[in-house]
This record gives sequence, C-alpha cells and structure tokens, in this order.
Amino acid sequence: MSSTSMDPFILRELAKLDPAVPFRSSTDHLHHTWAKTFFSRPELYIRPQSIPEIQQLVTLARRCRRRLVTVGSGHSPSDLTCTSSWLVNLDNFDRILDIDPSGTVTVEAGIRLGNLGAQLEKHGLTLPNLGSIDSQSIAGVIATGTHGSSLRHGLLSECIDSLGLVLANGQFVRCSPTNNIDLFRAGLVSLGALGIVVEVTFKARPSFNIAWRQERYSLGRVLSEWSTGLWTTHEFVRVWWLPYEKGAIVWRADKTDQPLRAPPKNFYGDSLGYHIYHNLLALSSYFPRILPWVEWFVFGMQYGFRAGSTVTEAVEPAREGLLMNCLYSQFVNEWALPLEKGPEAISRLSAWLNGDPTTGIPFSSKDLWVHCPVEVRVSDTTLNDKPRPFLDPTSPDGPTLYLNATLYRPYLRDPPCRRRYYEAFEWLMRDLGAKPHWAKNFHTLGPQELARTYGEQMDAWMKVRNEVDPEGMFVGEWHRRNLPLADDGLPLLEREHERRRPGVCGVGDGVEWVGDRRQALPLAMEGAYTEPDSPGTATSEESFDLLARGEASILLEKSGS
Ligand SMILES: Cc1cc2nc3c(=O)[nH]c(=O)nc-3n(C[C@H](O)[C@H](O)[C@H](O)COP(=O)(O)OP(=O)(O)OC[C@H]3O[C@@H](n4cnc5c(N)ncnc54)[C@H](O)[C@@H]3O)c2cc1C
Ligand SMILES: O=C1O[C@H](CO)C(O)=C1O
Repeated sequence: MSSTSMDPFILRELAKLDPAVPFRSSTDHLHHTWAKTFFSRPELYIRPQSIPEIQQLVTLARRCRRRLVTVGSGHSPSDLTCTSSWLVNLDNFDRILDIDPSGTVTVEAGIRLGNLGAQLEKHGLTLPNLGSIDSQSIAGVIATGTHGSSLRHGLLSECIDSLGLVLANGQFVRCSPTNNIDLFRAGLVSLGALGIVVEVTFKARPSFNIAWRQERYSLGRVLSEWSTGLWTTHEFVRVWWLPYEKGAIVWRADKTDQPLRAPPKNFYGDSLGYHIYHNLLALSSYFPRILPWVEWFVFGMQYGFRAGSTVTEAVEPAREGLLMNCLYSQFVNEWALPLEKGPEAISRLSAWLNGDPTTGIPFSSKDLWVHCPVEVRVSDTTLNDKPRPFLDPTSPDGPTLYLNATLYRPYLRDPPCRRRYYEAFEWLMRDLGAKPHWAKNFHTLGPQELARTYGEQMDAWMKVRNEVDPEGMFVGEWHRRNLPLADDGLPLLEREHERRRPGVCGVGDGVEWVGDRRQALPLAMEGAYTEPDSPGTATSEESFDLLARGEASILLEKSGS
C-alpha cells in the first residue's frame, strides 16, 4: 500500500478496519481508455486480491463518502470508467475457482477473456462465442452487453449461469435465474452501477476449431443475399462495409474437424499495410476528400480490387480465429436494430454518404468524408431461454443487426468529420428504432429518451439499482447523462467538474475527465461522517449535503463528535 499522499481522513478510517485484510492502493495512477480518448486521475487506484479485501474497500469508501468505479481492461470507448474518486481494478482477482465435469466454470471476475481461453483450453473447453478481441475482463464484457457476430448466438453473456456481487453495504450476494432473478437481470448489463461483480459462473463448450473464408462482395450482392443466406449459411458471419467502394468484405466461419491451416502470409497486409493505412488516415485529416481513394487503395491492396478476386481461407482454434486486428485508436458508435431493417439502414446511409440529398437524413453530407469499414454484425438473443438483461439493446422478438460507425484517430488525433457524421448516423439509427451499444461513443440520446426506449425494462433496472446502491456509490456523470437517475437523492454520485488536456506527453487529442469529488473531499474532515444507522447521527444524505455546502461544523455538532 502506498500511503504517502493518502488523505489522513482515509488513513484514520482505514485504521479502524481489520489490519489483517490488505488494502492495496496507490495514489498516482493515470487511468485511460484503450483508445486513449479519455484519461482520469483517481484519488486511489485499488487492486484487491480477495473478496474480504473487496468488502473492506467498499466499507471504507462508504465511510469516506467516496464513489467507486470498477474498471476491467478499459476497453469501453466512452468516459464510463473515468473517475477522480476511487478506481478498483480486479486484474489480480482472476483465478479459475472451479470447473465441473459438465463444463460449468466459476471464475473470479477480473479474469481477461484471453487468459480465460488459454486456461480453459487445457481442460478441452472454450467460450461459445467471442467479439473482435479477447482483451476484456469477463465482468466488463457482461456489464456492457458485448456481442460477437452470429445468428446462432446472442450476447456473450448468454452463457452466464450466475453472478456474485459485493454491494454498497459490503455484502456478498449471488444471483441467477432462480435466485434473486431481478438482480441477475439487472446485473447482466449492469454498467458498473450495481456493485462490484466478483464471481461469474458460466457454461463453457468443448473447444473447437473454425474454418473461415473471407472475400470481397459488391454491396448489391450483400443486400440481395441479406434475407437469403448471407447471415444464415455459416455459424459466424461478419461484414465490413466499404461505403465509397459500394463493396464489402464478407467473413464467414463454421466449426470444423479439418486440420489447422494458418492464414496465408501477406507481406502487405501484415505490417506494411498497417502503417500505410495509418499514415493515409493521418494525411486525410488534412485532406479529407482523399478518403474514397484511400478506401479503394487500402482495401484493394488487402482484399483485392474486384468482388470475388481474392479469397482468403484458414482453419484456426475458435479462440484465435474469431478475433480480428482492430488497428488504431478509434471512436466507435454502434447501434442495435432489427435485422430486417438492415437493407434500408445501409441503403440510406450509403446514399447519404455518397451525396444523395433524398435520404431524409436532415444533415448535409457536403464535404464530409468518413473512414471505413462500417462494421455490420448480427446476433439472435431470442434463442436463449434464460431471462433477458433488463438493459439488453437487442431485438426481443427476432434477430438483431449491429451497425458500427468506426472513426479512427490516427496518431491519437481526432478526425475532422466526427460530429456531423455521428449526428447524422445517430439520427438515422433513432429513425429506425435502434438502440445504442452501451459501451460506445453515442451522444444524442439523453436519460428521458433512453428511459422511453427501454420502458418498463428501464424502470425495473432502476428499481434494482436504487435498492442495492441507494447512495449512488457506483454511479457518475456517464450514468447521469444516460439514465433516469434522481441525482439529488444520490449523495455519492460523482458529477463531472471539467474536461481538460491531460498535461502529459503523447496523448494526442485525449481528454482528461475531472470529477467533482475532489472539491468536496477536503471537507471530509476527521470524524465528520458516521454510518447513517448509528443512533443520533446525521443521515448519510444529510452528511454529504452539509459537507458539500461547507457546513461541516453543523455536522460535527449533530453527530456529537
Ligand atoms: C478494440 C475493441 C474491440 C471491441 N470489440 C467489441 C466487440 O466485438 N463487440 C462488442 O460488443 N464490444 C466490443 N468492444 C467493447 C468492449 O467489449 C466493451 O467495452 C467491454 O465492456 C470492455 O470490457 P472491459 O473489461 O474493458 O471493461 P471496462 O471498459 O473496463 O468497463 C466496462 C463497464 O464494466 C464495468 N465493470 C468492469 N468490471 C466490473 C466488475 N468487476 N464489477 C462491476 N462492474 C464492472 C465498468 O464499471 C464499466 O461500467 C470492443 C472495444 C474495443 C476497444
Ligand atoms: O468497439 C469495437 O471496436 C472494434 C472495431 O474496430 C469492434 O469490433 C468493436 O465492437
């Protein structure tokens, strides 16, 4: 534990807790998202290794009136994991606790999917499905509704049997479809706002290999095969749409017993192409109108210049073959909509990007040039007979399409077209009844519209949230911006104070998120807070109000200190 610059108030509260339980914290951590879009400097960065440590840090946070944020691998592209308060990371709480003969596995919730996959492999097991990467923690994947691309699978969390959480009162609780079902449904997309997920039990599958094949299609062919096999002839299918080329790269895979066969070595694609694309994207920030040419050149070099001209195939273990190289820092704006709306969504966006003024999208695309690919993926969450997450953005009554408008940030510099592109894209998505992926960079919805969109599901999620975290220990500005929280009743909710340049080298256009807890903290005087249930003391809400207004002396009197 580094305690050199820790607030003396925290040290005194810590001294009242069990000295045998370590408090592993540091005070100088600079947090950032994977894409280095957002940075923040938590007051404490805490890396517990056991459930008693997690329970203790929650108790300490409650007594010190601090917000807690749990971060997995920081791959959520938004400011969801930013805080100036206490940041908890479970990278050192990552063991496999149990594997039973039926393939039911229990893990500590900080485990990353890549590490989990490697360990499961030794037992002949694997996860049934993956997204584009396996760097995320299992808890992080569950918390945001992460998905892959397959009509034979739903969200990655569809294999989850039960969750164990430490709640704001320090209690450890388990939930599953048969025990605390509402907490389970809320916890399946928790957005970090319920408590700290510490244990995850899921059903693994016997490990399998996939045979994949990738080829270039025309957009016309993608749309004409949309309902006649594009998504259904293979178990895993994903499409990268090239909007100016009016083309697509279609990647499809099935389970196979064939022997492993590595993808062909490609001098251009492996390394040279990576750097060429990066530098062309950087150049396009100054000369955006070169982007259609960049799309033609880069994707032509990599995948062939004509539809059907180059086919790439391989056989790989699923836990490698399902992944892809996500290239560079990026903004991602991804929405879920009914699969049958795909042709309309793509045709309208394609027409708008290519200058057609009749799409009904009320923004001009004049002089606007965007990056590619637009990711086109699918899932079907109706196949899962377990209870749905309350905040599941996918279609409840049929297959789901995801459209992901990626904008790269070459050398960590923001591209010029983001605002208008994303406003238009989000307008179209809302027009088609789509819902945003919770982890990503959506902007134009607010709590009211999201509450309306989710209806009773949002009410049910909010009810659980307010019950398990009545003081708002696990929420901040991101939640306030997107969820119908009554923030005046949540004394620990962390408001945003400002955004500023991080003041360190090499962060490009990254932004430092600063929360308001820092302002309130110096007022957290010795003895100022007492647990709300102690007789004759101020309630926790009153305590925070008094502290926030600078009237701590009243509080001291009231609590009899
Ligand atoms: C390169 C890249 C590729 C991606 N590919 C895909 C994809 O294919 N499909 C897709 O759907 N998404 C994808 N994502 C998004 C990503 O899967 C999600 O953002 C996921 O939540 C990241 O997991 P994480 O461990 O990094 O969680 P973080 O981003 O660190 O946290 C996400 C949320 O989980 C909460 N959380 C984390 N751990 C806990 C815990 N123990 N208890 C309670 N709450 C917790 C956090 O508080 C936060 O609210 C991608 C992102 C990137 C950057
Ligand atoms: O968020 C995501 O980033 C990658 C695209 O580069 C991906 O597949 C996501 O999902």
